[in-house]
Amino acid sequence: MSGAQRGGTSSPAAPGTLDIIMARKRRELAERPRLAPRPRPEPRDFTGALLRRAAGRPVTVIAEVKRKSPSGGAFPHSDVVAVARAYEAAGASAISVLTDGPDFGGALEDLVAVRAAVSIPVLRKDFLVAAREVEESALWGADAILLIADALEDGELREMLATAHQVKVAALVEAHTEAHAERALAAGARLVGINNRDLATLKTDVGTALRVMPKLRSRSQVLVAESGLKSLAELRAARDAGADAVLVGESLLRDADPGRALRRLMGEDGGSP
Ligand SMILES: O=C(O)c1ccccc1NCC(=O)[C@H](O)[C@H](O)COP(=O)(O)O
Repeated sequence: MSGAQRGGTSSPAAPGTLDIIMARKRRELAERPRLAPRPRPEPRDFTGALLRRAAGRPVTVIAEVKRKSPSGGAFPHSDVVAVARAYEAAGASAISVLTDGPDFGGALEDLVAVRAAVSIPVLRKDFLVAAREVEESALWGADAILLIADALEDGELREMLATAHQVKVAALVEAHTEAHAERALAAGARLVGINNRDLATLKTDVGTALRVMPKLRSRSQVLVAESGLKSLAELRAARDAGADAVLVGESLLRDADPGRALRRLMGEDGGSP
């Protein structure tokens, strides 16, 4: 789905960052053979983990590991396994692992290593474009995958969701706008993420999820507010707008101690939930 289609006009639009990444992903997939099968570890319950909120915390947290990002540049922690362990010790409910190499410095091997190092569910965060990658993600140990509604056609979304269901991997379907979130629900998504970051322009507005989530609450099993979250007040606002969980990376990864940063974010300083 191109930038022009996203804008709903017929005039040509310059491709945004997401369009450029998705075009690269489609090329890479067309050029590589199917990954060799491997024994799959027993899946962990991603949905259940996001819905089991500890007393005193406003929401559950999916804490993200990545070495760099297009909007944030390089992060000061290259050992993603050590960071994931620190997140788990601090009370993260799940870990999001960026497996894209060129833009995020990740690899599928990071997913395997992180999953072996923690006992909570692991989300494969990448820019998946085909059902075959959903199967591969499951074999490489993903308990959940991310699908980006803004970048996938309805048919692709449906097929990838059906495959996720078949191979028993949870699918978090992300959207930036209400219209794409409605497409996600119509395609059968039960776990919906609202990304505060516009992946075309990389502008982030933490009010985005607050505006969109109340319209989806009654029809989503799990609602996740994503990107740009930095404070306990923002987590409380996300909860009040209907979020079960938040997905947080950069504000934790900028801290010298990402585990401590996560505790602070969740209000482990004695504040009320
Ligand atoms: O973050 C980017 O620069 C980016 C660019 C292009 C596509 C996706 C991108 N990020 C994905 C995400 O939205 C975040 O990794 C995730 O939601 C965590 O956000 P943050 O807490 O702001 O690191």
